[in-house]
Amino acid sequence: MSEHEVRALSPSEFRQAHDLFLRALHLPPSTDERWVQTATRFEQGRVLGAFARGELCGTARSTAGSLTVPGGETIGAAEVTGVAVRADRTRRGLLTALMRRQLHGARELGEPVAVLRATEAVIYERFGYGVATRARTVEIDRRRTRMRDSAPGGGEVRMVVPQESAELFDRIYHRTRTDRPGAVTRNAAWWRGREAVLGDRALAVVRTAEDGTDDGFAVYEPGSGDGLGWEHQLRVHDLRAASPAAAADLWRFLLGMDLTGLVTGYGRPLDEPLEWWLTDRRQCRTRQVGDDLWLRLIDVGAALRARSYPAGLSVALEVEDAFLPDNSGCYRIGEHGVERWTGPAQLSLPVEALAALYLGDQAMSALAAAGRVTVYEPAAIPVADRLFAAGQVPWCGTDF
Ligand SMILES: CC(=O)SCCNC(=O)CCNC(=O)[C@H](O)C(C)(C)COP(=O)(O)OP(=O)(O)OC[C@H]1O[C@@H](n2cnc3c(N)ncnc32)[C@H](O)[C@@H]1OP(=O)(O)O
Repeated sequence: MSEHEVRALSPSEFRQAHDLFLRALHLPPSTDERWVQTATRFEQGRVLGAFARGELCGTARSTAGSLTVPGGETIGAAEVTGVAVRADRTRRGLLTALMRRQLHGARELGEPVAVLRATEAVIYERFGYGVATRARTVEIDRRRTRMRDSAPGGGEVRMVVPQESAELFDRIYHRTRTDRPGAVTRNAAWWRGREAVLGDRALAVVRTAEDGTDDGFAVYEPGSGDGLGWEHQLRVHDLRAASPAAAADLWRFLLGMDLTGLVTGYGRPLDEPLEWWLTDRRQCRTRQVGDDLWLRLIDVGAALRARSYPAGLSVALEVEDAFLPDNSGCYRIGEHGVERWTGPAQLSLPVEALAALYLGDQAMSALAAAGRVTVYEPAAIPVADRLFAAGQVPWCGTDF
């Protein structure tokens, strides 16, 4: 370990770090044109490099973001991305050194949490991250079903040019992001980056409510069909709506598209009522339910204080945090606040399991059944179930 040095990179080193990341994902280095777009997402002081014998061998970066928590508040979040170690230098502790430096840096900046999207599920738990939201991939055979007449709707859907609509999408996104826990920041650099990834293959629509407010959008891409005719598949990359009626109108548009067979929606919220909207619910197939957002509580006390809790309940919870040991200890959590607690703990769990509870994705009883909780007082489990319940299914649905 002593031969590793981790430091913040200077802007002249950002492209090398990005190419190292692309290489680790088995992708070619960025072109000059692509780099111009990508560079805007590199924030000075937040791009780290790990050096071995003076050579850049690993990198991790973050952007100053935010996370919507139960109760609708948004809190500061380090949005972590670009994590990679050169293939000839893996399993020597470089990532561990980068993660340590990154989490301490975020704590110094007063960010109570860090979030990321993981390439592999085996990497981040050891650093205290847990799966805080999940999402599903759905596939609908539109030739065999349609939206029921009883599904909500009533708005207008119009096509827009995606490359010219980032500001409009952004306004709509901000209107929707406090509706449920788990949403993160999409800043101007994020929207530009998304345009760059999709290029001119992307198409988009905006939905306007009866009162004239734009309250939903979808970005989609026609893919190739089976090669035998004109029929194509439709990939829905992003669909955000401020109400069920807005979401239903957007899906009605997508499922009504001529010359289309399968319509696939990626990273959709688990409670989106597609099956209820369709005349044949079996034509909506869940292809995958997977982890969506990984969350790390960096300052456990501050993070717990930031979300809301239902009235009349409290639990004494012991948290174990081997990577950031200051967090370890007992917390009494209830509607009146969160305090360090010197009395006995009722339940004990590792910080990565607390991340799964924090936005309401998992219940304490489920984690206890999974063996992730030490139970000193069984009666505290149903209380904790109600205390952490968020009222809505959390969802992120944003790649960063
Ligand atoms: C948010 C994002 O950017 S997600 C992108 C993540 N990056 C990638 O997937 C790119 C390809 N992979 C890589 O670049 C590297 O393998 C990394 C960054 C995932 C890991 O870097 P390393 O320097 O090898 O990690 P490090 O040596 O610190 O490993 C720490 C521990 O995690 C384990 N570990 C790390 N990565 C993996 C993995 N992919 N699979 C299994 N175990 C792993 C190590 O075995 C080690 O375990 P130990 O402490 O019991 O010995």
